[in-house]
Amino acid sequence: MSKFVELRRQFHQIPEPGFQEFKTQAMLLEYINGLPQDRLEIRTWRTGVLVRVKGLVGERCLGYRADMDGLPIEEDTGYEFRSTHNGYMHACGHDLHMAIGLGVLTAIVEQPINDDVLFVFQPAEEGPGGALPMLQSEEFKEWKPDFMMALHIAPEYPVGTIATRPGILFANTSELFIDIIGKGGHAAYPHRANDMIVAGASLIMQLQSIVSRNVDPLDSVVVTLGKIEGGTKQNIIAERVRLEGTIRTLSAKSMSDVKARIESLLDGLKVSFGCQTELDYGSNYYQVYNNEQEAERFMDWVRAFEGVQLIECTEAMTGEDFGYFLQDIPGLMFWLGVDTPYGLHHAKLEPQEDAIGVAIEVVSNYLRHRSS
Ligand SMILES: CC(=O)N[C@@H](CCC[C@H](N)C(=O)O)C(=O)O
Repeated sequence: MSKFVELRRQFHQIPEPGFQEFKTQAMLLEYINGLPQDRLEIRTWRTGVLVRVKGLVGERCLGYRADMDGLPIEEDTGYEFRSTHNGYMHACGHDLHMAIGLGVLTAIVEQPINDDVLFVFQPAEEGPGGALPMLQSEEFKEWKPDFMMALHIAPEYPVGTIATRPGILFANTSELFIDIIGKGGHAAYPHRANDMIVAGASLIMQLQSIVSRNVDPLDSVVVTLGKIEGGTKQNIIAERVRLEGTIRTLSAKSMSDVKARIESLLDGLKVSFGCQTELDYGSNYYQVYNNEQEAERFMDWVRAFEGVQLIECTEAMTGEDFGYFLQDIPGLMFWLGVDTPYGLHHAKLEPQEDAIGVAIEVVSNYLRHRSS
C-alpha cells in the first residue's frame, strides 16, 4: 500500500467538524515536519496549514488547496479503518484531498520546480466556510499565489477520469435555517394551541413549489431541506419546528429571487397559521468559476497525459468555498473519478483509493508543466 493511501486511512479515522480539525492539523504537521526542510516554510492559520516550497527560480507562486473537515454522519462503510469519532465521517473525500496534497507536496520537495508552490490545507469547507477568512488573513495574503488549483472526488466517474469545464463548475450556495414558533398544548385540545407541525408541513410543501413554480425552467435552482426538528412527544402539540436546508443557484440573481420568495412565504405563513418565524441564511458560498484560459490550458494538457481520460462535464449544484479563491486568483477546480456506487455525503461512501496515485501524478506533473 502506498504511503499516501496509508495517510488517507489515518485521516479517515479522525474526521472533525469545521474549525475543530485539531488532530487533523497535528497529523498534517507531523508528516510535513518529517520532510526535508531546506526549501520549506510552514505556517498555521487557525486549524489550517500553509506550506510554501521554494522554487528553483521563485518568481511566481502556484497554489494547490485541500480541504480538511468531516461531516456529521454515522459511518456505515465496511472499512477496517472506519471513523473513530462517533457521529462523524469523511463522507466528502477530504481525507483523499489531504493525502493527495501531501503526495504532491512530497513530489515537489523531492524534485523542485521553477516556481514556488503554496500548499493550502483549509479548514471548514462544509461549513461555516474557511476559504474566505483564510484568503483575507495576513498569513495567506503574504504568500498569495498567482495561480490556484484544487480537486474534488467524483463517485460517478471511473478511476483515471478528470472532469472539468471552463466557466462555472459549482453553484452559488446559501444555507437556510427557519424556526417557526406557535403555541404548544395537549394533543386533545388543538383549538387551544397553535400546532407548528402542521404549519411546518405546509411550509415544506410551499418551499418545494419555489423551484417548480417560481423559477424559469431553463435556469437551475435547488432548494433542499436536510433536517427537521420539532415537538417533544406524540401527544403534545409542538410549539416549535426548525427546518434546515440549503439553496443552490447558478446565477446570483436567482439566489436573491429565491430568498425574496422564501421571505414572502414566511410572511404568508405568519398570517395563515398565526405564528412567529425566524430566518437565518447561515453561510453563503460564491460559485466556483474556472478561469476560462486556465481551464482550457489544463484540459488540453490532460488530453495529452497518458493513462487519464478527460471529460468536459456540465455544471453541478454542489457548492465549494474554493470559489472564493478563484474569485481572486486565476485557476481551476476539477473532479477526480473515484468510482463508487454511493454518492458524496453518504454513510457508505467508499472511494477507490487508486485514484490517489492518479491525482498525485496529474497535479504534480501539471504544476511542473505550468511552471516551465
Ligand atoms: C462539495 C460539497 O459537497 N460541498 C458542500 C458545501 C456546503 C456548503 C454549505 N454548508 C451549504 O450547505 O450550503 C455541498 O453541500 O455542496
